[in-house]
Amino acid sequence: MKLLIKAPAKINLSLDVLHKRPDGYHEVEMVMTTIDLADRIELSLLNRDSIKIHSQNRFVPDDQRNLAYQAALLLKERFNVKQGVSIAIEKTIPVAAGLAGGSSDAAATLRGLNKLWGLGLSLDELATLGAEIGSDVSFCVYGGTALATGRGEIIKQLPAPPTCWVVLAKPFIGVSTAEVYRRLKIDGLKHPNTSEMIHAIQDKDFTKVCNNVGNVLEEVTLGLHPEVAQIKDQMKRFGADAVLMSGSGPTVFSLVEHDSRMHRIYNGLRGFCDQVFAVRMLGERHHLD
Ligand SMILES: C[C@](O)(CO)[C@H](O)COP(=O)(O)OP(=O)(O)OC[C@H]1O[C@@H](n2ccc(N)nc2=O)[C@H](O)[C@@H]1O
Ligand SMILES: Nc1ncnc2c1ncn2[C@@H]1O[C@H](COP(=O)(O)OP(=O)(O)OP(=O)(O)O)[C@@H](O)[C@H]1O
Repeated sequence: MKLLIKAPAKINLSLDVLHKRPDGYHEVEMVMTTIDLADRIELSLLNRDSIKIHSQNRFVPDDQRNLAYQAALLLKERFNVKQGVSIAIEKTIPVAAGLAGGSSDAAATLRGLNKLWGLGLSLDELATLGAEIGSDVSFCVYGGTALATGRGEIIKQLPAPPTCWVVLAKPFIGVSTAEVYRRLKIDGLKHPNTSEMIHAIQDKDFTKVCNNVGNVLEEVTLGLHPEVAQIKDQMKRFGADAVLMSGSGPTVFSLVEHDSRMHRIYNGLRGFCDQVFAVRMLGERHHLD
């Protein structure tokens, strides 16, 4: 039996860090939304009791380091599943880019194997399991738009943001999330206004969404990689309505209302960056599977 599932990327419309916790993680407040840029995961049940990963992308590990492998192993061990699975990952989401590619692959594997292995788990149960794999996995289990708190695993659903284009540009570098959090200086942070962002989304007020984007990790990654600031400047010059780094970076996205400006930014950044995409937000949860 086979199942093909979409694993969409996320962007952080806002990302705030409140404090560092005794367990070493940071307490966060993030508004996240899924975008129409997705990996494709093909799950095929195996007769032998093993987990196999296949990916053409040389940056994606094909062993237990792969988050999709960890998702399958978690379900197998927790629910005593004796059947094996082959997981083929067709990668579109840039790797180590701040777009939760690995987390979304893990979440899609949880959703898919729940069906294939007939486990009957709810999305809430899958999200709780996902938190054991990584902080972004719970959000990716649901998709759509949400406020994520705790270390990222406490999810409160939000309505879809106002319609616009998202132009993403990834420079020729990868970023370690752990290193960015390690270098973050909590004192003196310029905090985004999370509740204003939530109101802007609820009111479907595009201008207000643009005025409230903010990410406290941006300054750290910008300090490490000046090319991220250059991309931000270029997007602004080409007429983006809002520009922000996603997650721990290095991908920068712009929100754009008008098609002509979307084309200008997309064409202006191509050639200058490793990868550039122009996509829509998915907004709602029901776009998954
Ligand atoms: C930057 C974001 O992508 C924003 O969506 C997430 O906060 C990171 O999510 P993630 O990649 O799933 O993160 P994890 O795999 O759980 O953690 C990677 C490392 O980032 C740091 N980390 C992560 C999340 C968090 N709230 N506080 C942290 O300090 C920890 O050092 C951890 O060892
Ligand atoms: N399925 C996967 N796809 C991509 N990378 C994976 C996967 N599983 C494990 N990894 C490892 O995870 C690292 C981070 O990759 P990923 O693309 O998930 O980062 P990210 O987009 O920055 O994540 P986040 O936004 O959640 O911090 C990679 O360098 C890679 O070694």
